[in-house]
Amino acid sequence: MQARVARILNQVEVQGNSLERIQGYIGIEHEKPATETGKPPAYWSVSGELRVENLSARYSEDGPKVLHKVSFHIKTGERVGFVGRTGSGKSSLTLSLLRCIPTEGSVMYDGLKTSELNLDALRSSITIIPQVPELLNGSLLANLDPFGQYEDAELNYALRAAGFFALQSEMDDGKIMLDSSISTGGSNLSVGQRQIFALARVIVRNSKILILDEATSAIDYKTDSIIQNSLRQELQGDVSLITVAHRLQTIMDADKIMVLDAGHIVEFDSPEDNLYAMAGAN
Ligand SMILES: Nc1ncnc2c1ncn2[C@@H]1O[C@H](COP(=O)(O)OP(=O)(O)OP(=O)(O)O)[C@@H](O)[C@H]1O
Repeated sequence: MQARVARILNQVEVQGNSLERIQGYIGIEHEKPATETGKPPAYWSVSGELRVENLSARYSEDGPKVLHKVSFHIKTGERVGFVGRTGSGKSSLTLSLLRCIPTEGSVMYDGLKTSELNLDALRSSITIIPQVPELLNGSLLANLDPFGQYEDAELNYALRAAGFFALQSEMDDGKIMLDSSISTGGSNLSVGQRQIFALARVIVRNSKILILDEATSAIDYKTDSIIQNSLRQELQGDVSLITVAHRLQTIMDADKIMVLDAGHIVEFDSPEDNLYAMAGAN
């Protein structure tokens, strides 16, 4: 009897915590919904050019600045590595490019100020692949194309091009199909598979700027070489690639390396000219 009461009390506490969390989410200040104003012209998003001028950022309106007037230019199709010690501002810079944190200064993407752009348009044109991409519960297809905008052939092509089918071992007796089911968060896929899957999304969406937060420890050699090959072969020409890099090997391939330190750019140059970067990569 006592054990039963204890169990019920425990359940009440757990459910109470869930309620509290839900209430917390409801209370979070929402981003302004996307509006008709700020819709880019039809010809927009044809290139991956990015021009940043005097960009400063902080995590809250009254918090300390974590980026200090950084300026740089990334040309269409360039491959750039961001390096720097922990806390130097690499992630903050990527978040600023997508207007995820408060900023001052200007970010021009393909000739338009991102501050005046519709958030939907901005975030469907610049894609971030985080270190551990989250997937939704449901089929692979629903994750890749939640609004049913693409043909199966296009989706299959993107998955193949990203190298997803090259890693067929962990689901459905070794065969991954568009209707294979994904557990919450993507837990039945390896981190590497999730990054490759996210890459397929970039290919489907035809994003012109890709920001890849390199996942180092969780990815084995085979998966890493599949990712690197897909990046090299599939995202050529007009797709600009920013890699938040943690290894020398990745940035040696880049056209330019940006070294950040305490929210400032201390170098922005080719790998050959950027000896400081070699010391700064962590
Ligand atoms: N959510 C946050 N709220 C407040 N400050 C933050 C937050 N995230 C990062 N910061 C601060 O912003 C500064 C830059 O951190 P950032 O995460 O951009 O560095 P990073 O170079 O990406 O580091 P890492 O390599 O560890 O990911 C640090 O001083 C950090 O403490």
